[in-house]
Amino acid sequence: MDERFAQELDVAVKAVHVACSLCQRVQRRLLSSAAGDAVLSKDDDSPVTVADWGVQAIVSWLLSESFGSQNVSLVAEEDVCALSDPSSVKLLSSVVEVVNECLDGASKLGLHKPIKPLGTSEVLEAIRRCNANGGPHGRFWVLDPVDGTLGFVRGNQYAVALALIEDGQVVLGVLGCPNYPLNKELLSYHHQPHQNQSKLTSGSYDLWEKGCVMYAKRGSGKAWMQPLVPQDVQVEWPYEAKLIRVSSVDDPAMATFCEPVEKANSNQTFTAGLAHTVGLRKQPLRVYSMVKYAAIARGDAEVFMKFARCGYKEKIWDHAAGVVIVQEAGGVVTDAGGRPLDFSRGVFLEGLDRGIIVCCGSTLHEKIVGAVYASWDSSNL
Ligand SMILES: Nc1ncnc2c1ncn2[C@@H]1O[C@H](COP(=O)(O)OS(=O)(=O)O)[C@@H](OP(=O)(O)O)[C@H]1O
Ligand SMILES: [Mg+2]
Ligand SMILES: [Mg+2]
Ligand SMILES: [Mg+2]
Repeated sequence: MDERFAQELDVAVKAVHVACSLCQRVQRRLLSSAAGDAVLSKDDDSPVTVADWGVQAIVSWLLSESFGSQNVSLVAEEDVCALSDPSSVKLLSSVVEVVNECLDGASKLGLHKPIKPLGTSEVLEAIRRCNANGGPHGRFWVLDPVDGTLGFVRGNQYAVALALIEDGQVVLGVLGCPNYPLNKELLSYHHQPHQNQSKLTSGSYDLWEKGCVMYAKRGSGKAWMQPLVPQDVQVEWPYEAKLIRVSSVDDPAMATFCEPVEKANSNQTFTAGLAHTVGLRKQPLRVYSMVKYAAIARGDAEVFMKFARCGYKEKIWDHAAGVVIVQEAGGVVTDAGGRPLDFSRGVFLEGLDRGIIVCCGSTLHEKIVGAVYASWDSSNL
């Protein structure tokens, strides 16, 4: 058995479980009270929350504790600017509080926990440390603490995404999807998963009903899924996991394609044209976040397409974990020109040709790449 990255994968999976529990706590508070101050707008008008900073702090701290901070290089989405502003004292204390609450539970997974609660400066330092630039050489971690923050604040789908890159290749991917329903019919953004959350506290719910962590190691040919570790319950590790596999559907008429919910994030008119050209007949499944990659890896959908507006540069943390999980589950991920995504050129997916196409297999993939080729000139992207 290939033991490379075994320890890294073990720590990464556990850290994502802890991160998911943090998100669940924050999302519950956000949806149950008038915690309006818990959501801020960034310069590009996108939202950022206590959970985004909290997860970044927790994952950064856990990786540093496990491997030594001098050995951990991390590229992540959030910075501390807004958080260190004097006007953000309350926000910062909410982050520190939830980080400590959740780190307290880390020991039940066999992870280190702090001897005493982390102080404000330690939390800020953990967030600040995630400022590596990536690149073609050596190893670095990539973290999207909350992907689909918009879905998160709306009580819908979101993901925690952690990947390890070595010499430009994604070697590990871990995707925590706390609201992923077992029943795929509930995946669409029209459903409001939080409405069922009373079940989470009843103690008698089926662990597999909602929420999972998926993970894969490059070259293993396997991708795995496990239910979220329930809060306040001691679990045995290794924890139960199921193999997941992409769908075997290759007939476009039987296939479901997913895409971002927000029109601003992907050209839905163009994807509708592509769908029509290749014979994808079903309604698109619009889902927030990298849960779209999870849906392909798990066989709940066959195609994911994203065509961002011209000039937008995709970031590596929005894709790294999802790409390796889909590939190891048997799927294909390329840009719209059919080339692999390049994770070796810094924080952006430089050189990306137009858009991203993720498919359960090569038959559908070839049809879609062919359709992009045929219809690009007539589109107005
Ligand atoms: N203008 C524009 N175009 C394309 N993509 C953008 C754009 N702005 C942001 N982003 C990134 O999209 C991430 C969310 O993507 P989704 O696929 O979840 O989109 S959607 O929320 O379902 O519409 C989102 O990730 P998070 O910030 O982690 O939520 C962004 O990194
Ligand atoms: Mg993101
Ligand atoms: Mg994010
Ligand atoms: Mg964001």
